[in-house]
Amino acid sequence: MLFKGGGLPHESLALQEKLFGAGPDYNFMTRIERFKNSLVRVQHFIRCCARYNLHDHADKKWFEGVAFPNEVSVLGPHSGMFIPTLKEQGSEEQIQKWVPQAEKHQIMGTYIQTELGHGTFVRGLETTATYDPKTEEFILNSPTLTSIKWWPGGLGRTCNFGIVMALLYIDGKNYGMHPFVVQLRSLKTHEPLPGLTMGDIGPKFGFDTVDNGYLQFNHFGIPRENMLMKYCQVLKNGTYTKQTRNPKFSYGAMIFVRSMVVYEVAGQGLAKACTIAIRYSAIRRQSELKKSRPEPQILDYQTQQYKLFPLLALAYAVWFTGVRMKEIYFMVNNEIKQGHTERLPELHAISSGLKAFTTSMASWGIERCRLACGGHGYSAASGLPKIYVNATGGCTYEGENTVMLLQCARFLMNIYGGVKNGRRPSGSVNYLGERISSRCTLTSEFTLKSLADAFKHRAARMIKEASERLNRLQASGNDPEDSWNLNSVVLTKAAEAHCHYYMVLVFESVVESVEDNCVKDILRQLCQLLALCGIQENSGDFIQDGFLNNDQLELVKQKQLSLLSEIRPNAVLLVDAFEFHDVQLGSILGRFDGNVYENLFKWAKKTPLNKPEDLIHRLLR
Ligand SMILES: CC/C=C\C/C=C\C/C=C\C/C=C\C/C=C\C/C=C\C=C\C(=O)SCCNC(=O)CCNC(=O)[C@H](O)C(C)(C)COP(=O)(O)OP(=O)(O)OC[C@H]1O[C@@H](n2cnc3c(N)ncnc32)[C@H](O)[C@@H]1OP(=O)(O)O
Ligand SMILES: Cc1cc2nc3c(=O)[nH]c(=O)nc-3n(C[C@H](O)[C@H](O)[C@H](O)COP(=O)(O)OP(=O)(O)OC[C@H]3O[C@@H](n4cnc5c(N)ncnc54)[C@H](O)[C@@H]3O)c2cc1C
Repeated sequence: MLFKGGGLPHESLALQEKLFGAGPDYNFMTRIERFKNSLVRVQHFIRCCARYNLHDHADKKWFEGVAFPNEVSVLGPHSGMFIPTLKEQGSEEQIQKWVPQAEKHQIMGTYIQTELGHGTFVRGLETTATYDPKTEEFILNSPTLTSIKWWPGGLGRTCNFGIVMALLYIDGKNYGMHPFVVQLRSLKTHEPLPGLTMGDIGPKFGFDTVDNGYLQFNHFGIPRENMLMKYCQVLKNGTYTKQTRNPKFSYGAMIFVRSMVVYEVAGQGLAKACTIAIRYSAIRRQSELKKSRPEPQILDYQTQQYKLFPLLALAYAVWFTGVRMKEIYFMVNNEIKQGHTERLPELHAISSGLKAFTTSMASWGIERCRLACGGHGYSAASGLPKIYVNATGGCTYEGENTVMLLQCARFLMNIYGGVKNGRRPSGSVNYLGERISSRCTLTSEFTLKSLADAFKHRAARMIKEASERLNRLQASGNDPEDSWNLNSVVLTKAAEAHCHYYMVLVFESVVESVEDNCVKDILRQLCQLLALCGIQENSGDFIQDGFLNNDQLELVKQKQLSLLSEIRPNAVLLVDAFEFHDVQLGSILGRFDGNVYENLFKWAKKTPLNKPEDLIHRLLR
């Protein structure tokens, strides 16, 4: 109940749908079969939404978790980017026109921004939308090879609509990036409309169930009314008007998905991997601890605990941080809707930073879980490869992680500069205005407050140093841009330290809010382990300025090891508490009933390579 909240009824409804749990094994399908199978489930999901009256985004998400386990479907970009962008950036008329059709899936859309030559550098995108007042149309064009749109999910074969980000030109003047609603395919024949060259970009590392696509515009006209006009308008005669607004509003869809990815991708992905690896480690017996005694569960080896329990603690931390990130997103977005945009920079910074920090940590953690499962972890039957390839995409999409950390660092530098000039910071950066103790107060009690304070000190110091180094680089004659680049490794580390502190702080606040003493104690242990591992892994950051001394570091190491034994009796319960159904895990190693070996054998017998096949037989005969 700590995790699921109101989600359970929808999950059990979804689990009753035979089409979701059963069917061919994903691992035995070709890419085309995976894609087709996903489309069948998409259609069934849409029928279920109508049948069960699922309208609320959160309700649908619970349902999707069962319908599309550990994968993204073409509904992802549709419901996660196309509809939110229409709602956030469309005028009332535009919302009325397109949102109901999109919500009923009468039209299917995607978010078309990235190009062959540019993804990160949005201002460098080349697609043009030139207004022609005679026809009252925008003419979309791909002037170069590098301007071909590349990557949008669902563009290859599925979507008949998209929001295209393009440079607006009126009368030869460039007005910058704007969003346009574009019909891509005929609603009758599903063929691409004349003037568009489109298709799938080919096999990828993961995302087999999504047709990421390409799109080239050849002077393709769309009505004037198709530019999303909540914040800027182009009148019939070509006059451009805009409300006083932050030009970064048109990046809103990215902020939304980044904010969601922390929980949906990093939190869920790592929690599933930990569930699999910890359950399996309780089933797997190997070697001897003591002569002539039964082989122990591998979870009893301290080294196995040292691999997995810090990841378990991290999974809890990322999960809680993801929930907090969602809350912050909706809170600040509501403020923005009321015209209060003051917290947009902070929202951008924290969502960019946490998206990068948590997806990188989760991606690394999922791979460690796989390694901890030995040989069977390498089998697709473990479910871990699928979880990994889909989760690790989160390090790249919605802003490449290094670039996102640098965006977060940019905000931190602005805030720190402001503090130097007497401004008081607030929200997630209020600590930059505090006087921070220069000596660590950690004692063998390891209170959560003292641990969080250690991370606070580290973040504040690293931000200060990054800022001072930037100033020194400039003072020694480098221009601001070169100074930034020459300082960028230090800047990303400062951003990571900020996000790390934020995550520890969120975990601490969750522990403090728990009323049940038993649950509180167990969560406190996990929170301590998370923080202690963070200190040990980054010990240089904590001792560099004499904040932490050698004795304290030794205490950290001792406590970390004793926590492993303390957590051991509850480890399986702690992953069971995530309440993933077997269908959602897609793993033989992580089965709830623990019946691993029998099912591995059954599964191997079903693999297509064991079926009679003429060519293989002839080649081997
Ligand atoms: C898909 C959804 C699925 C389910 C539905 C439900 C919910 C979602 C749930 C979960 C998601 C789950 C799965 C996802 C599944 C699949 C993925 C699907 C889709 C993927 C889509 C994409 O990848 S879309 C393309 C994404 N592209 C990017 O992210 C590009 C990254 N680049 C940029 O954002 C920018 O170019 C930049 C920020 C790097 C630089 O911008 P630039 O204009 O050059 O700005 P600067 O000059 O650097 O800075 C100027 C100032 O503006 C500030 N700034 C920058 N960006 C923003 C912003 N977004 N908001 C506010 N402010 C911003 C910047 O900090 C500077 O401020 P100063 O004050 O310092 O001047
Ligand atoms: C699975 C998946 C789904 C996607 N879905 C969509 C979609 O639906 N719609 C869409 O429009 N796009 C989509 N994309 C594209 C995605 O948003 C971009 O790939 C992403 O934003 C990264 O941009 P890039 O590919 O240009 O990377 P690049 O910017 O080329 O990154 C390459 C390297 O350059 C470095 N780098 C780049 N700029 C800087 C800088 N300023 N400072 C320091 N280092 C830098 C990066 O850190 C990285 O190491 C998807 C991508 C993937 C993988």
